[in-house]
Amino acid sequence: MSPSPIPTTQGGSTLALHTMLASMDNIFVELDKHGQMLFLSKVLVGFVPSEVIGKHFCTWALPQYHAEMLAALTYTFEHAQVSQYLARGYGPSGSIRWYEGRISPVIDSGQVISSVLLATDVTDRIAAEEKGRKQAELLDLFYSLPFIGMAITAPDTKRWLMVNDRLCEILGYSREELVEKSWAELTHQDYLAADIAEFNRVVAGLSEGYAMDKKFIRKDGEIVDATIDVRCVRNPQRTVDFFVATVQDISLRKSHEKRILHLANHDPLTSLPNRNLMSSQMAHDLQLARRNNTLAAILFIDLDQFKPVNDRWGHDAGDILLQVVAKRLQNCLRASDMVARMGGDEFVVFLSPLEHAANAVQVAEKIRVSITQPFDLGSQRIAHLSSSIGIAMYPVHGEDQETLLSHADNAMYLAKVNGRDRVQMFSN
Ligand SMILES: Nc1nc2c(ncn2[C@@H]2O[C@H](COP(=O)(O)OP(=O)(O)OP(=O)(O)O)[C@@H](O)[C@H]2O)c(=O)[nH]1
Repeated sequence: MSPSPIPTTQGGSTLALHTMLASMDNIFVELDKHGQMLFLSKVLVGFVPSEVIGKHFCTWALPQYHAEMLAALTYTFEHAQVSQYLARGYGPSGSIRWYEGRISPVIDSGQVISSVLLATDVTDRIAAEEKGRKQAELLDLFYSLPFIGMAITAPDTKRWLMVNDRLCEILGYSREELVEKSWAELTHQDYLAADIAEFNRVVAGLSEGYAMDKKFIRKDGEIVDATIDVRCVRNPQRTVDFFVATVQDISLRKSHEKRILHLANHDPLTSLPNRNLMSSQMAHDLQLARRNNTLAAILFIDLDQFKPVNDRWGHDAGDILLQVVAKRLQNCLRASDMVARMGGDEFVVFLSPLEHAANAVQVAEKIRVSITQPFDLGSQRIAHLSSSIGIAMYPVHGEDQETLLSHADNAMYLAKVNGRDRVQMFSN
């Protein structure tokens, strides 16, 4: 079958038009209403024209697309309108390619007499779209990870450009609210300078990212402990296009750490600092006293006749009494002083700084008197106790804590020997 003429514009020639069509990347095909090819703008690789003309236009498409292609053709003939389809078919050298077909009606005297199919090889476009879709899906998947907050932020404004649900949950904001804010706005004051310094190093090209523990302020005003890992995405000019950050809520870990630290440094019964904490605090305060040339005092306190409380009412009653003693001791002190439970019914008070040695005796007396007040242990159990208190002064009785503690202990022992319920200053 010979190619049928395509209507030409005025002044053009059919030959020129055919040459023009053949020179284009797209393939133009004239089809009759059954889908038979009447004209082809260029010969498909591997075929001679006589093999192609007169064949059905679905011949080069995979069978699963035939119905859609025929429906498009029928539509164009029945409605005299353009139709489109997308199908996979055989391309040059037998490879399978994607083709987008656009079928336009050829109208003469109001009748659709044939149609022109413009077939465009869209394989590369579809592959690019598919790649983009897969990347978007992966990004979505990545963003929906339930455990890690994620964000993309801007290098100039520090604004959150993209945030995932988990980050919204960590910070207590909706996605819409969060993208209106910058990470700097939500960073706790104490961590802002360090975070911005690291951020500026990346912007200046001195590093590619950083990780740090910091605190954010949630929408409800609560502080949230977080660990962040920030990486940058640079453009070919090496300036930063974006920052990518992961944010993990470590509040639970921090509170466990705090609890463990508290347990390591405090007496579980009274919650007072234990020997460990007292020792490090005392080392620090003695250093200060040395530098500032001030006085300090250690009071060693041991309850008198505590054992009979346990013996009479049981260990639990003794525990209650020790807790009350802890409260009374705290009430006798200033904020800068410290009291620790050394074990059993022994407590140590560290007073620093002190103006006069007499102040240490005054505090010790106050403590002694407070312990002589009756202890209401519940269930009509009222205990009456006293205490023996030894005092050692820094620097006259010793310059290091071991010596001072030992001297205060000796003075306390002397108070016991001398009849209990008394304050005894260490003396050489
Ligand atoms: N309830 C209770 N008792 C404790 C605890 N730790 C130690 N004790 C008891 O406290 C008592 C301390 O002994 P002592 O200091 O010799 O007893 P005391 O009767 O005060 O003797 P003096 O100091 O000589 O007056 C012992 O009976 C211990 O079993 C505790 O955590 N809870």
